[in-house]
Amino acid sequence: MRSAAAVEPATALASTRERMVQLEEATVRFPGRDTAFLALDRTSLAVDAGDFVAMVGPSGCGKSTILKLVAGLLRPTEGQVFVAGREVAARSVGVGMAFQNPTMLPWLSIRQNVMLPLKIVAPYRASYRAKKHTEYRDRAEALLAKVGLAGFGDHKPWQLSGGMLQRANLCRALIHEPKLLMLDEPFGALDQFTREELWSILQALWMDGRPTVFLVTHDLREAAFLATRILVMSARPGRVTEDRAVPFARPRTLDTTYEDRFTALTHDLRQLIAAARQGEGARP
Ligand SMILES: Nc1ncnc2c1ncn2[C@@H]1O[C@H](COP(=O)(O)OP(=O)(O)OP(=O)(O)O)[C@@H](O)[C@H]1O
Repeated sequence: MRSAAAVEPATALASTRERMVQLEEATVRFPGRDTAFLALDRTSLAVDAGDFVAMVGPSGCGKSTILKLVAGLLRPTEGQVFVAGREVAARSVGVGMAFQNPTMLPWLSIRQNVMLPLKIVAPYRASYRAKKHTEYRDRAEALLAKVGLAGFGDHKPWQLSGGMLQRANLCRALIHEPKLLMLDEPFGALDQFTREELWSILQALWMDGRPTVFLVTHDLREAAFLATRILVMSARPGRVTEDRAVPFARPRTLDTTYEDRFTALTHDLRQLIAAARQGEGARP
């Protein structure tokens, strides 16, 4: 794991790191009954490898739509989306995903659920049969131990609490060491204490492997705790109206969240989103 001092703020590294994600004037229209529904309007953004980006904004502004564009689940109606320098449809970068509801397969053990991406994703799937009882099992156990689930690998999903399931969900999203991790309100259904525990766990996992992370959240403290950059979006049709670097040293702790500069940041974000909800956002 990197030491706190080794993790520089996003701005200091920006010039030396590979560009991982780029949206160029990406527009998304969904077919409507009479006219097309404009969900995302000419959105451009660039994210460097290893950034932890949080996206915040009013409900329905297009945050999940951006996630789906980057993950290749959706194509832009206009504009382009690049991942690791290639247009998304042609990309070969591994993507990990976690959503609000950890959809574990109930008939499989937690370990088998965590190992699923290894069974499905190239290049692991070619060697899955040979390694599932040795190397891959060890890898799953090591990850489960990191998130505090040592000894729970043989349990079935229904035997775990919501917070434990979300820990296992993070393991499953990371088991194949993806370069990109897409998180759509992963802790939204959890109580505040469990959520805060998971912030620290996710921070440690990110500092370990340093994937590029996109996190969609409505929790501004969560965004400020975890992210290196926070993108604020306008009300629908969404555009990025604010791009804030978050320079707090790592590892951040709950004490960080009581510092003046932390509360000042979350207060600023709240005001920006309130203005966007009233249609008074800082749109260019
Ligand atoms: N497949 C679809 N067909 C039609 N409209 C859609 C589709 N997917 C999303 N939308 C609409 O596009 C807009 C943006 O949706 P998106 O899910 O990206 O918003 P969001 O910012 O993530 O919202 P929330 O914060 O409430 O989760 C919304 O108005 C949504 O209803």
